[in-house]
Amino acid sequence: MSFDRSLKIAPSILSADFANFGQEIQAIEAQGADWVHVDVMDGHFVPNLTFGPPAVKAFRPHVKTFMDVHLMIAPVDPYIEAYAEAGADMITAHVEAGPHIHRTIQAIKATGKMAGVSLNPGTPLESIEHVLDLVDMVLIMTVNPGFGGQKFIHSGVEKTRRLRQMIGDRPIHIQIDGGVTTETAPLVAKAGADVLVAGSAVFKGGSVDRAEVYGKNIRALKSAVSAVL
Ligand SMILES: O=C(CO)[C@@H](O)[C@H](O)COP(=O)(O)O
Repeated sequence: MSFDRSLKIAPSILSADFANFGQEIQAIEAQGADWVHVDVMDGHFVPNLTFGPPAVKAFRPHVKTFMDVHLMIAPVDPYIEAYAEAGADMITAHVEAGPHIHRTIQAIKATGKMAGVSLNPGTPLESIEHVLDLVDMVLIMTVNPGFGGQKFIHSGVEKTRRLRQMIGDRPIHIQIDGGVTTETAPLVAKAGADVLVAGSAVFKGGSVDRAEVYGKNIRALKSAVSAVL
């Protein structure tokens, strides 16, 4: 399969209706979501708790596109197989989550899944220089991880630009996560990102006619980006 460099919107289901995940996933996919982003938090690496492998397994049958599982947990290695078996298409681990990111990426690859590496806002790009050839995606956090609805940290734009240069022609996705809105999405897309995670910006305003509102929100993000590319 050829590498897809086009813009992809990956709604974070952390902002979805927790009583209706199946319907929420079906709604965002029907309304133009390209990937489904699942935020896994452990109450240790980040100050919040979310989805264990059984929850991810329950999401799986509803996801028809691509399920991208972002592990904000430490230690991470003991849980990789469980999230792979639960049905993740890509597993992303944080470079800050342990001393052996190279081993962690090898462990993800050994499951047959795609591998991503993530950096918190305060972590320099140099920390992933020597694993770039092993990964399918780099996730640049533009908020401190743990919660949806936070304000975008603007240093992520220059970081994205520099990462795009570091990557060159290699088939590696650049994903941005945190505070993505119609104002910030064009900045990171122009800097070289191709996968934008959006929680609040997709799920906001969806109490009545939820699916329609999600569709409007996804289209607004896509058109904000296409206006600058
Ligand atoms: O990983 C995280 C937070 O740690 C994100 O995926 C957020 O869930 C994105 O939410 P918004 O900033 O788009 O509301």
